[in-house]
Amino acid sequence: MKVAILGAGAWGTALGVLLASKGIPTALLARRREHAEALRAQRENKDYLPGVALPAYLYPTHDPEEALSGAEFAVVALPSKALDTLKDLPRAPWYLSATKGLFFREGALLTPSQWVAALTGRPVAALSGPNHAEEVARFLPTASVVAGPEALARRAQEVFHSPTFRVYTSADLRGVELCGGLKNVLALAAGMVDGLRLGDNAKAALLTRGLREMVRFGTAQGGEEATFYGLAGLGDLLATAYSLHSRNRGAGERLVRGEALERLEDRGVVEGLYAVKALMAWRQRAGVELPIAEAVYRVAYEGLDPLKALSELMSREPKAEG
Ligand SMILES: NC(=O)c1ccc[n+]([C@@H]2O[C@H](COP(=O)([O-])OP(=O)(O)OC[C@H]3O[C@@H](n4cnc5c(N)ncnc54)[C@H](O)[C@@H]3O)[C@@H](O)[C@H]2O)c1
Ligand SMILES: O=P(O)(O)OC[C@H](O)CO
Repeated sequence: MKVAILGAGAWGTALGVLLASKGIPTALLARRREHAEALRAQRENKDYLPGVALPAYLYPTHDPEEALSGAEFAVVALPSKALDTLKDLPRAPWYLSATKGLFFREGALLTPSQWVAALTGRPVAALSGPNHAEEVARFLPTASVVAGPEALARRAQEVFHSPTFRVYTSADLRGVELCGGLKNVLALAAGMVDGLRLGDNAKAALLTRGLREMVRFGTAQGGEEATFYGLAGLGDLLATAYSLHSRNRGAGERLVRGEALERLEDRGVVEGLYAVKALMAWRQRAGVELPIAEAVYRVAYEGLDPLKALSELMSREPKAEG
């Protein structure tokens, strides 16, 4: 068997390292010819995942035909903003989305697997959890969830499960993917708390109320409550909001320290910046409350002073905790 990984950024490369180290022939599709050539020549992804050796079974290419030909399935490890490129690629029999994002399309809030299914017309499952590429690729232990149609989730579990990457299955595809989109917005907020040096109490309070926001919103959107307390939910929220690796947390910190919005992606994609836009567009239609996400949006896109955003959150009507 063979697997194709679409996207040679940090996450696509780490997943490729994981599979190839199990002896699974894995193609890694890079966007640019020069990048694929550099990966093959150097056996390292110096641009996106430096310091990790690429195993022999990992084959970087920029040729979509070559990557997808004979693949049992394709792993989508593209940033959400690049998913539309899938419609120009040859089709895989089915897809495993490793992208974490949210989309507002034609009046609906869509998850990456929904958008991949719309673009390709093929069945799609999703992989999500507390999984920083820098650690997964160095075989530090973690766990993850594959959600979706049972046969696909079981197969992905079998293919990815390893002594350092423990994979669970879930039938709650919507919930698992909402977790991945929402936690990035909260990680931006957590980074803002770090940047303002508001302290451990403030960060814990923010994340606890943020988790409540995820649960309330996510269950109203069709996710199951238990999913939000699982690996893709609380697990990934903690991993992202406390990590020095996280581009989302780091972007929040850099933003409140005065760095320009346009520069925040120079260390890799910051999905929360796109997810929060989709949430705000959707919220205007649905009329739901998302106070923390709204504060993140206003600080990032409307220049609201982050301390003013904080004081607005703190001065909301006092109420019971639930
Ligand atoms: N990095 C992680 O630890 C991690 C872990 C889990 C999930 N994810 C998710 O995986 C997805 C990819 O993240 P990443 O960390 O690999 O990103 P990255 O910033 O490291 O790399 C992005 C990759 O996408 C390519 N790309 C950018 N724009 C493109 C376009 N228009 N068309 C085609 N390719 C394009 C870049 O060339 C690069 O190879 C995101 O949704 C992210 O949330 C990342
Ligand atoms: O670097 P970030 O903020 O995109 O987070 C990466 C992963 O989603 C962590 O699980």
